[in-house]
Amino acid sequence: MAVTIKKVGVIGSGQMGNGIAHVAALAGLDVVLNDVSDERLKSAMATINGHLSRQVAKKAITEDARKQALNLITTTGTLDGLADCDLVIETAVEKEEVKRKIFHELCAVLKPEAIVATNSSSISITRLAASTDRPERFIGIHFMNPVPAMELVELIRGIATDDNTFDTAKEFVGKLGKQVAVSEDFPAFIVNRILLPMINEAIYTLYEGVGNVEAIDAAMKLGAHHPMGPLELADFIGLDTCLSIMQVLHEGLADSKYRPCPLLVKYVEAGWLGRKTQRGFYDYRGDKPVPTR
Ligand SMILES: CC(=O)CC(=O)SCCNC(=O)CCNC(=O)[C@H](O)C(C)(C)COP(=O)(O)OP(=O)(O)OC[C@H]1O[C@@H](n2cnc3c(N)ncnc32)[C@H](O)[C@@H]1OP(=O)(O)O
Ligand SMILES: NC(=O)C1=CN([C@@H]2O[C@H](COP(=O)(O)OP(=O)(O)OC[C@H]3O[C@@H](n4cnc5c(N)ncnc54)[C@H](OP(=O)(O)O)[C@@H]3O)[C@@H](O)[C@H]2O)C=CC1
Repeated sequence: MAVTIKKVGVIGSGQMGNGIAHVAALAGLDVVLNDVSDERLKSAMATINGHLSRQVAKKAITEDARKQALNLITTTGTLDGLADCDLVIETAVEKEEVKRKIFHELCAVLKPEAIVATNSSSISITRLAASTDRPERFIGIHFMNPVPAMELVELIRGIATDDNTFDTAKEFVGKLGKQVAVSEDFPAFIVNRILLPMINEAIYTLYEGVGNVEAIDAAMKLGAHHPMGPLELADFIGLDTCLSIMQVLHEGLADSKYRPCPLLVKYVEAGWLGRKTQRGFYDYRGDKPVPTR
């Protein structure tokens, strides 16, 4: 039987954490947003307010709804601040060791009946669940970016996830106005199993000189009606996240067709992670994005 979620914790206030806090608060839930630095949390609240204000300007929500949503979000620099949440969704970086450490520390303070979820893009839910004290109350709730605009959320059960946890997560996603797609616990689940090899192939297309950044993105936008070109989308997702997902696919499925493109590795090594660092396949430091190749 599903349990009604009233208070949600969100760990990590990057683009996904902000988006999840935004939609959960708009749905009337209490939200506690956690990150490692106060600076991060301040800038997250400003970003969420900016996105809510944009929705007001577009008449998608009312000014009252914006204010109410902001009032429902509090921030905390420590995991203790999440102790009484009914559901905690982890949205820190796509690094297994970081996530495992967070779960270990979180479970020590979190009430025993609470559900723990990860927004991981690719990592085994069963393996992450095994690093908690509650594998039966652990689940993958995978939102898409940008969260306020995308309709889909993937739900992924680990081997031990119980029906109660699954039903509660499903009801929670429904309350946010999103649709569920259920995926088995395979590397990168459904969306990224299909999307990321396409992005990786676009980077190989650039690496091999088949086309430049502009040509590749224009080709897929105008020739296949994708809303963003694959390189623009890679910058939007974050090149570190794209590389981590390709590494999980490559290692998890042991097939050379998932080999991350060396050019993707090089961009990440340079710290050119896309929009979040102002540089990736495009340079975002000027008035409009300029291709870097
Ligand atoms: C990596 C993973 O693990 C999984 C993933 O998420 S893969 C990535 C999946 N996402 C995609 O493929 C996104 C592809 N791009 C798109 O669909 C579109 O370009 C887009 C929705 C991002 C923007 O569309 P658009 O028509 O150019 O923009 P616009 O009309 O301004 O915005 C549409 C809505 O998106 C919202 N939006 C746009 N960018 C946003 C952002 N960065 N953050 C929050 N909301 C945003 C707008 O507020 C608007 O919301 P309302 O409908 O409530 O008004
Ligand atoms: N980007 C995307 O399109 C999507 C990403 N995801 C997944 O969501 C997760 C987050 O991605 P995204 O939001 O893009 O990443 P970002 O890099 O934008 O944000 C990650 C945030 O987590 C913070 N963080 C790092 N370590 C900790 C910690 N120990 N405790 C609390 N916060 C921490 C980071 O702080 P700092 O920067 O200071 O280290 C940063 O603010 C990843 O697992 C990713 O795979 C899922 C769907 C789509």
